[in-house]
Amino acid sequence: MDDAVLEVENLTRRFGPVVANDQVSLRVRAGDVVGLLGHNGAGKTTLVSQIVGLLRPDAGSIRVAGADAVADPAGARRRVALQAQAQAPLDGLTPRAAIEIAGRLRGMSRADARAAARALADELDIGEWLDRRATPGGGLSGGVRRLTAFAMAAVAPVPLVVLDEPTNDVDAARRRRLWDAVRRLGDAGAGVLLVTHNVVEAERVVDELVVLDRGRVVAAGSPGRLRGTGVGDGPGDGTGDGGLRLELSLSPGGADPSAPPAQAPVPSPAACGPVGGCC
Ligand SMILES: Nc1ncnc2c1ncn2[C@@H]1O[C@H](COP(=O)(O)OP(=O)(O)OP(=O)(O)O)[C@@H](O)[C@H]1O
Repeated sequence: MDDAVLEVENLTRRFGPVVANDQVSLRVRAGDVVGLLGHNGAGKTTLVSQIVGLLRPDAGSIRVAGADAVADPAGARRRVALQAQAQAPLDGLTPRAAIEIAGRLRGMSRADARAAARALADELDIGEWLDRRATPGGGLSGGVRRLTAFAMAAVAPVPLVVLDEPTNDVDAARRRRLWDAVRRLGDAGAGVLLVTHNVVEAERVVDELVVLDRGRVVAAGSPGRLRGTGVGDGPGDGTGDGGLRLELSLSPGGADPSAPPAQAPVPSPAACGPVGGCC
């Protein structure tokens, strides 16, 4: 596919006896937001780590905007911005400095990085903390640290943006702003791979969903295509289960095409918190 900014083919990664990624294939095209869903331990972060060249696969291939992420991980890293699941080490920095440094490291001019940091702070509503210094164990809340890390990933244009649980610790109002910003990145032409447990909220901004289960892709397609035709189609459907149900009828490169269609609740209602969804 010509406009693919991420092409993962038959990726396999083991940790001893654990097959964390089992022949995973997926694509992200320029302008698309692809949500990567899956239970704890499904293999999402393992996949992300290989895409950004932090972990070598046992088998399979990864291309990031044309660069071979296995043979040339440094080349792939130049084409991708990552918001890691772990909190960014901000201690000693203000959000403004951290975002501007991230922009400068991506080749932005000082003036452009400064303007982009201000615009992102406004977009995410973190302006009141923009000049507050993060200190070990204090200074900035977990949510503001998370939003700052998102802004660091989003500040400069790159072909691929990978976001690993960007809404952790973020309040409901700022989550809405964050989702809008994720959509804006896609609309501006980036491919976005979005790892999230917050499937109900994320559904609003994703073009495609890919579902991992014990290292394997078990569903892939648009939310509309994956949504079951019966009850439980998401929030506000009156069934009270609050979860997107996915019809496991898959595209090529996804799950075993010989498997019979089945409905899988994602998330399991018991695992959901009071706000948003999870999986
Ligand atoms: N460094 C490691 N050493 C051994 N096992 C690992 C390592 N990293 C991951 N695993 C295992 O690989 C599997 C996939 O883990 P991974 O962190 O990729 O899952 P995940 O989908 O990101 O989970 P979560 O939603 O909890 O973040 C798990 O069984 C995990 O225990």
